[in-house]
Amino acid sequence: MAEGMIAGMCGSDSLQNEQIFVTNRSNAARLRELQERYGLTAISQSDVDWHGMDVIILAMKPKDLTAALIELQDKVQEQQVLISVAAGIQNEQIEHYLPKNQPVVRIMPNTSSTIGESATAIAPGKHVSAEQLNMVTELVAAFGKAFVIKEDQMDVFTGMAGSGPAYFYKLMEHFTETGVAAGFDQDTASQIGIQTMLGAARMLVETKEDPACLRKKVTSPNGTTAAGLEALNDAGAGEAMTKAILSAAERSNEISEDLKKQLLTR
Ligand SMILES: NC(=O)C1=CN([C@@H]2O[C@H](COP(=O)(O)OP(=O)(O)OC[C@H]3O[C@@H](n4cnc5c(N)ncnc54)[C@H](O)[C@@H]3O)[C@@H](O)[C@H]2O)C=CC1
Ligand SMILES: O=C(O)[C@@H]1CCC=N1
Repeated sequence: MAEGMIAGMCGSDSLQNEQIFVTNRSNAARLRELQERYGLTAISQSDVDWHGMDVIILAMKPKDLTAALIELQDKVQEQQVLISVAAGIQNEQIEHYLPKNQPVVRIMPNTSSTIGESATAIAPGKHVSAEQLNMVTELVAAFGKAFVIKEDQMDVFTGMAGSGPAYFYKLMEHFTETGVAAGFDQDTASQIGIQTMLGAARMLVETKEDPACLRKKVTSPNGTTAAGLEALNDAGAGEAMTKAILSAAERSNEISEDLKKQLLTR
């Protein structure tokens, strides 16, 4: 996810690549690779000048976040904004490990940030000023569309947009497999699927019509689409999408509940 955000930020005009510093725990080869690929500054953790950063983005797995916060506790500056991308970890849980009043913002990007097309949620913690929220919103807009939401909407946003690209990729896998089974070669079947999905998405963006209205325009009475939609309906496709979003949201909630239990048992 970190590289996805880096690629989006480096591809946008709103930031200079030299303004971006990247570090990791110990993988020097990976840092060299990122520096060469994006022209940013990649440095080992012991060499980071933490004081010089306006914003620190934490992009490790939820299970590694606590250790990282403990490491940062005595390095962060009062006005630095800490951004976490960790699914399921609440602002309050992050603030718990940091100096009093530290500004913390939780965001939920998706991997389409790589091409500047993420749908990213932003939920500010309680010590974030309006100016800091604006700054984070601008930063996030460098890799896609930003949505400032309430923190209690974060689990469902994660189910919709954080995990969302995977649902569409999964659908595309089935779409392509079906084309291949019917006789197209892999590449042709894949291109048919990509163009169909891209065209449908761009129709939504450019015509601004709602999906039900566009769907009806494709569907001739007693025609092919009606037969296809009936099969989708019979197979429970709509219900499956709702279940996918809600299951991912539930998992996001579980992650924060697990952390709460760990904190209580300490
Ligand atoms: N993969 C996705 O589509 C999305 C992921 N996220 C969130 O992004 C975070 C990262 O996910 P992925 O990129 O998929 O995982 P990943 O495992 O590919 O990357 C995490 C990286 O963090 C590094 N790391 C761990 N502790 C560190 C520390 N103390 N300092 C520096 N680096 C450290 C690990 O070595 C690893 O390279 C997770 O919290 C996840 O919930 C959020 C939105 C979408
Ligand atoms: O699967 C995950 O947990 C992460 C968070 C959202 C997308 N990927």
